[in-house]
Amino acid sequence: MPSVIVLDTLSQEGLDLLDAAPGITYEVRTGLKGDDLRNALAEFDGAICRSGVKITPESLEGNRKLKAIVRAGVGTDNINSAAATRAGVVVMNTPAGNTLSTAEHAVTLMLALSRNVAPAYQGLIEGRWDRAKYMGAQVAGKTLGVVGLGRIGLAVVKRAQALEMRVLGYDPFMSKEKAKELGIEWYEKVDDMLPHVDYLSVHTPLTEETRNLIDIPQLDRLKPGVRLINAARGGIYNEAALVEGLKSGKIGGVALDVYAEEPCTNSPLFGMPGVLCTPHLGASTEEAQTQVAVEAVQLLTDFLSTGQIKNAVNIASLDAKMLEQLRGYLDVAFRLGKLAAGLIPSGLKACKLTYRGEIAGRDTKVLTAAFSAGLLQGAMADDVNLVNASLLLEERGIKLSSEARTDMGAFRSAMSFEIEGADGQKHKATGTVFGQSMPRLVSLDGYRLEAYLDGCLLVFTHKDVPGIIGGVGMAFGEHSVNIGQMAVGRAGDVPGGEAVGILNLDCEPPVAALEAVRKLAAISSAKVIHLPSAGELPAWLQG
Ligand SMILES: NC(=O)C1=CN([C@@H]2O[C@H](COP(=O)(O)OP(=O)(O)OC[C@H]3O[C@@H](n4cnc5c(N)ncnc54)[C@H](O)[C@@H]3O)[C@@H](O)[C@H]2O)C=CC1
Ligand SMILES: O=C(O)C(=O)COP(=O)(O)O
Repeated sequence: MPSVIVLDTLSQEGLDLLDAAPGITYEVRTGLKGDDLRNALAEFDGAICRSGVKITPESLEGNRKLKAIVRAGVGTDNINSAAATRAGVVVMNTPAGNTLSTAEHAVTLMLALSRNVAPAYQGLIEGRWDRAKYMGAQVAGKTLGVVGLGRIGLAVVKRAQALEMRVLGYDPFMSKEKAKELGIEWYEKVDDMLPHVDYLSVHTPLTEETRNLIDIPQLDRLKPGVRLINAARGGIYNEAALVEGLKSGKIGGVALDVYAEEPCTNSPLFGMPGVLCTPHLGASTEEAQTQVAVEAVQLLTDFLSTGQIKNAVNIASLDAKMLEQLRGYLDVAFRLGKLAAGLIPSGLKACKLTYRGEIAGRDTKVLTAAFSAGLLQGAMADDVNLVNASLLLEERGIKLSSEARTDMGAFRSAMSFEIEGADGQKHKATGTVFGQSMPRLVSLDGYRLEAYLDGCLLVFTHKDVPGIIGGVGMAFGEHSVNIGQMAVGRAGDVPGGEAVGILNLDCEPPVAALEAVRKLAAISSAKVIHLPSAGELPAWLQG
């Protein structure tokens, strides 16, 4: 029965949904870190968190059980995504649930900062009636610069326009035309926008490009008295530069909801005149929390029960419909990967995949990941799945390329591999699905055949002369190895040439039986390759 750990405070509606999820158990354990966190994560199949817990590479060390982490919110920067990918753990988020609440918080900070709401109330608490001291600024008619025109940025733009502000914007992924359509004056460079704004609000993730977006050098470019707001991520404004700018009078006000280090209870900014701070409250409304919690639980329970992947940040999405459509081919891709690994068990150098026909028009990336998982599974101590297969392959220096051709070959859909070993050995094979879920090998090393892609295979090359099948059958019969299925393929229609044969054996053949087969005069090679049995799906494809 899949189990879930809830690592940060989650709204009751989310917990109720977990309670009601059939076949899923859960525990709430908040405030975990270090060894406690690592040990806890190793006990569960799925985890849900907010921004509180920090999931580091150490938190995932040795974890063989966890399959997914869902962030009930937007930013996944508290989860080490590279480590999660390495461990084969899907990381998903709920991108839209807290958009409006966070935008409202940014606007709240802008207005409250402009009208000195916090210090004026503090004055009242302390018995002062400071009307003259707290002269404010009206926002109508002022210019707001927005950096990051995504979900929250655009919601802020809309609200600022309703407040009759002029809005300038910068986002490398927003076109000038689209910005114009939205009533935003578009800037190609953020630095060019800075001298024109009375207010600046940032709504980007923290990246190498956005870190220290406002630092000491930028202070000179800012309009004197500018008010800066950050309800996105700490570090976008350099906190020391903010202190500097406030002290010099260059900056008129700073409102922060987020900090370079969180939790942050001690900052030189706290208590400075013109500063308004909240403890990461952007998404803290009943509405936002209900929505992100419900969405997070749905994402995780769908994933754990059907394999559906949505809003993942470290793997392509795989929705229920696509999963259903691709399940047969994901299975073939995985089996072909295992076949390839059996044909060249060590020293694989390069691999080329070709998708042909209808399947070429679908998400072939996920099929490539399934093939890679098959290729590596068994060779690796780590569990290999769709999330980490491509990375593990790359780490091993195996070159993988793929091509998709929508023109149909002999089959409506087919997938082929060509592999090359370090010793120059080459193999190629094509697989397809008969019906909905019958994986078949339809060519091997240029020989056409029709073989079952399951169970224990004996792959042998031989001269296409009479008596081969009888000889192999005798050798196995003497060792009580039953042959379940058999397929032979030859290059052309003329007998006497080279041919390939595939037997599906009902059990592992003893060494002596294999030796007997290899001794047959017309047989040039014979090897055993293990594939999953008929109908057996890898864990990540079950549902
Ligand atoms: N304070 C809080 O409680 C909350 C904070 N956030 C934070 O707000 C931020 C924005 O969230 P969303 O709008 O939902 O994300 P989003 O992905 O919809 O938008 C981000 C935008 O930033 C843009 N961008 C990326 N790099 C940029 C750069 N170098 N310069 C300018 N723009 C750049 C992207 O093109 C995108 O349009 C995230 O960092 C998120 O973690 C989100 C929710 C709550
Ligand atoms: O969604 C985000 O990115 C947030 O920053 C909200 O964080 P929280 O869920 O309130 O810890």
